[in-house]
Amino acid sequence: MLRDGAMQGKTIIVTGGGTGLGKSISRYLVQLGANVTICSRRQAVIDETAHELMNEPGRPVGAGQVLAIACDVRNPAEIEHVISQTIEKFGRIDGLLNNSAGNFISPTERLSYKAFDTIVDIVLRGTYYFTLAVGKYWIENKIPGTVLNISTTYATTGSGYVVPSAVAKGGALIMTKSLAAEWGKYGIRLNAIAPGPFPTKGAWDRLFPEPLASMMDPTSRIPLKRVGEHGELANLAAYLLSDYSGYITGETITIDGGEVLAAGEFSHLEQVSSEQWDMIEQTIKQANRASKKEGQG
Ligand SMILES: CCCCCCC/C=C/C(=O)SCCNC(=O)CCNC(=O)[C@H](O)C(C)(C)COP(=O)(O)OP(=O)(O)OC[C@H]1O[C@@H](n2cnc3c(N)ncnc32)[C@H](O)[C@@H]1OP(=O)(O)O
Ligand SMILES: NC(=O)C1=CN([C@@H]2O[C@H](COP(=O)(O)OP(=O)(O)OC[C@H]3O[C@@H](n4cnc5c(N)ncnc54)[C@H](OP(=O)(O)O)[C@@H]3O)[C@@H](O)[C@H]2O)C=CC1
Repeated sequence: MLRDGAMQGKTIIVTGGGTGLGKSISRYLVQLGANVTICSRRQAVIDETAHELMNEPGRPVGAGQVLAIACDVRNPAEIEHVISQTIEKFGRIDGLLNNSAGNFISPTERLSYKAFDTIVDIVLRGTYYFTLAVGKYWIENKIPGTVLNISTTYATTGSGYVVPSAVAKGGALIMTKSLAAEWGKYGIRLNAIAPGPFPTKGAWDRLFPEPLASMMDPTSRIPLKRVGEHGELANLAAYLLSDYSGYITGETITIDGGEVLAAGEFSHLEQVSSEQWDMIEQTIKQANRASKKEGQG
């Protein structure tokens, strides 16, 4: 979507950049010329991704560099290490993509206290820790940085069976708005993306294990009748991390093929045939006529 070189001179940190959506967004940012630090717990995974992104066939002239540094986002010391290594290698940091997450599907009453803590610590605490650390660096160095948080649509609607994730993503979303209000005076912007279903191994293994996968078709509730493509999300993420979105802050953009609209009470009537609609129309018109007559009488 953005022109070649649109992110040249920018350095972005992507948490969870070794797999799934974080990897796809990192690939696009690098193609657009950004230097990208990818981090997550498994060094071997991020090393492999960094190697792949640096050696892609058709890598554009002017594509950015990739640095891979292991980091558990629950650990402030490891976050500070990522920040100092990134500054040492690339000279500065312009953007932070909080994309790391943990999740699993389960009835809430089956969860232990630790299960809740595990998810909330990664998603909410990790997002806050990283944002705070990078934000302090930006304020101290007068850099107008940009944070983009990967949320979910159920962060605002709520959802059963993923309660720790919903609670944590909801908290991160309100942090996005709150800090956008507070840090706007430093030129720091914070936004979020709420994706619907985008196939990744990480999400599908934990949210659609068998027999759920055979029981559920994730596309059936989606007005556009398909799942998302990684390129569609990467386009939006790059835009929100770029200067082109310079007057947008505190905003959450939903990208879900219209899935959240399923809440509309009458949105699921595709199964009603044309003949049935004829019948329904006649019935309603008959009822209208009857009530008019009653009014006259
Ligand atoms: C319609 C389609 C919509 C699709 C999109 C919806 C939105 C998607 C949002 C996402 O976030 S997808 C991202 C998915 N990716 C990941 O989760 C990757 C990272 N995850 C992990 O590394 C692990 O899953 C984890 C979150 C760290 C948990 O791993 P693990 O089980 O190894 O951790 P432990 O420390 O051993 O366990 C902690 C605690 O949690 C309990 N637990 C784990 N799994 C379950 C489960 N399925 N059901 C109930 N409880 C579970 C586990 O028993 C531990 O508790 P204790 O037993 O020790 O008390
Ligand atoms: N796929 C989808 O349909 C949707 C995804 N999302 C969101 O998109 C984002 C990416 O998810 P997706 O690509 O699908 O799944 P992945 O499992 O591929 O991504 C999760 C990433 O988080 C990293 N991670 C987990 N725990 C930690 C930790 N403690 N510290 C640092 N990194 C950690 C993982 O790496 P490692 O294990 O090496 O630490 C992994 O790279 C998440 O925020 C998710 O909630 C939202 C809605 C829909």
